[in-house]
Amino acid sequence: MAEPLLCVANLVRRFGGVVATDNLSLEVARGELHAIIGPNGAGKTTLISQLTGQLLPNSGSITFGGRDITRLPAYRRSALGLARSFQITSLLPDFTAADNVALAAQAHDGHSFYFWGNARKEKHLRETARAALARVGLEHRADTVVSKLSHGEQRELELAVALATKPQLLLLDEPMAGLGVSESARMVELLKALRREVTIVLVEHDMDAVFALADRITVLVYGRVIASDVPDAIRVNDEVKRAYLGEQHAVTRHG
Ligand SMILES: Nc1ncnc2c1ncn2[C@@H]1O[C@H](COP(=O)(O)OP(=O)(O)OP(=O)(O)O)[C@@H](O)[C@H]1O
Repeated sequence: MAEPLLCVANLVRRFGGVVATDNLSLEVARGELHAIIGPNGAGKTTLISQLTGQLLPNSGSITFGGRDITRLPAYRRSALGLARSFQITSLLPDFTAADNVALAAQAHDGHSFYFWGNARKEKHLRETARAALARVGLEHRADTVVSKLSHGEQRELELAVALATKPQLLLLDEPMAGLGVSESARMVELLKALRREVTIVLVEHDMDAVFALADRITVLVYGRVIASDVPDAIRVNDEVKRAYLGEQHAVTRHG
């Protein structure tokens, strides 16, 4: 089997007496969309924060592209091709959609905001921004300021901002949160297209979206992996059904 893009081994993270990540091991293959699900407080966001470097584990290791990144600061991980979107991204509300993406591309190139005046005119940044906006279907909103975009469009823009850094692995933390039915459907279609281009780890409570998108699903409960398998196996896994996919979480089948 090819070497996984991401390998998490025996990761532990405690907050006082709470073990938010409990000896967690996980592999993400190149090209897959790997969903992470679990009840509130299962440790999903804590795991993502350790993958990006916002939070350091107490023990265990994280390997990305064959390299041990466990103690690497967030900006170095970003330079290696790890990008996070949602829940933490702050768009600049008075800037246009294109400016927001160009800024992200510029920051990733290693320049400071100080040079933004020049960067705004820089052709390759403009082109990177246009290309990223086109990938999320927002090219027609390039010159619109963020505060005038709908909530769903802002979510799509956040995705474009992450894509502008040309990630190898995209970490998405609840991209459907707060979206209406039609906006969610658009986001699912968008992620279906993107998954062909970039490896994705998706944390999401919307089970319809998860089962429509995932190649594999890892289920966390109290910081522990209780199952990691293809969607059809997760759907019928008794422990998963007991712990999470109970009656209140009706799981529908998507073609
Ligand atoms: N900064 C923190 N300080 C103390 N405890 C924390 C902190 N962050 C998370 N926790 C605890 O760690 C556990 C896991 O939380 P986490 O937010 O990672 O879960 P989650 O699966 O993302 O939940 P949700 O689905 O509600 O977003 C919870 O018990 C939470 O209270």
